[in-house]
Amino acid sequence: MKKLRRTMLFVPANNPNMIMNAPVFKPDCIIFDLEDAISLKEKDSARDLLVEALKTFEYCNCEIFARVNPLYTPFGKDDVRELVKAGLRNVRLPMSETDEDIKNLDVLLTEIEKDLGIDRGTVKILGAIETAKGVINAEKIAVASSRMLGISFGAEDFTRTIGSERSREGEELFVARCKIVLAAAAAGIDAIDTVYADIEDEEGFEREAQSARKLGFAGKSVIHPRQIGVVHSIFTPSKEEVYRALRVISAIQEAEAKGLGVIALDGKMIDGPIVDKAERIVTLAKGAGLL
Ligand SMILES: CC(C)(COP(=O)(O)OP(=O)(O)OC[C@H]1O[C@@H](n2cnc3c(N)ncnc32)[C@H](O)[C@@H]1OP(=O)(O)O)[C@@H](O)C(=O)NCCC(=O)NCCSC(=O)C[C@@](O)(CC(=O)O)C(=O)O
Ligand SMILES: [Mg+2]
Repeated sequence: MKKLRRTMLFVPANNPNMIMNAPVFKPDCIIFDLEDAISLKEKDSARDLLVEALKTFEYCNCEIFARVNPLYTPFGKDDVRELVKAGLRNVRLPMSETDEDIKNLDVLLTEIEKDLGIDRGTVKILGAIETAKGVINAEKIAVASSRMLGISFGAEDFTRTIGSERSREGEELFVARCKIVLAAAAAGIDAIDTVYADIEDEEGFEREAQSARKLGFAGKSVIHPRQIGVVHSIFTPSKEEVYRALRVISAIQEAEAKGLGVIALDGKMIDGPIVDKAERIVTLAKGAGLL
């Protein structure tokens, strides 16, 4: 069954309380962060804490990621090595700017998998695109390795690299968002939208999440438990959508039995792409436990 990645909750890896409590809030995914949420002084101790947490806790219903430091920093390679040894199976690579960045991680993972005696390709990659160069190269990044399960957008760093400020309306992000969604869709992987830093601005957050779903993102990175419910309700098909999708599928099955490929349902045309979209709604509904 398709894994739902509606929410990816960032959890600073130096915070034992948050590390322990994160699954209680039921995000689809948790990203333990060793990059920007961790100061230089704490990079090693946060990694040690996360290694212990991965060995100790069962995060049964959440997909676990770690955002490691970029491989060109003094911490990145050790982050990957130690965490994979401790059981990590999904690496979020920040500052993915070129296909080379992904390929370098792929090579390192292959080495580690060999050392650990686990199958090549076990560890997956989510490439975080958060610079102008990364956005330009999104298509190549998305297909740089068979390990790719998705690409994500990081708007705070992105606006820094284009010399802009992040606005509430987000016009400055529109082109990058579209490019990331297209690159992911063409590669057959998930696109994950960026975080919204103002945890008090519920209205702005909801509007941004709505817009991300419309653009084609599979989900959104979040920084606070309060943001999870909002994203889940937006990225989970409504009862009406599911009901309509089931009717579309049933109507086309009846039509096909009569040798028809296109029909009308409630005055609207139903053909191949519309059926595919209905099937996607049903898949999402099943993933969310609605069916
Ligand atoms: C913002 C704040 C400090 C507020 O904390 P506060 O404690 O004031 O919040 P409160 O409301 O008091 O919390 C109530 C209760 O919830 C618990 N609780 C809160 N947050 C929780 C959580 N995340 N996980 C589990 N538990 C949590 C808390 O422990 C408390 O539990 P308890 O004490 O038991 O009652 C906190 O949320 C937080 O640290 N967030 C994550 C920040 C982070 O990781 N940033 C880096 C990633 S973005 C980035 O880097 C940009 C990017 O790279 C993005 C890209 O690439 O995508 C780009 O470029 O755009
Ligand atoms: Mg960033």
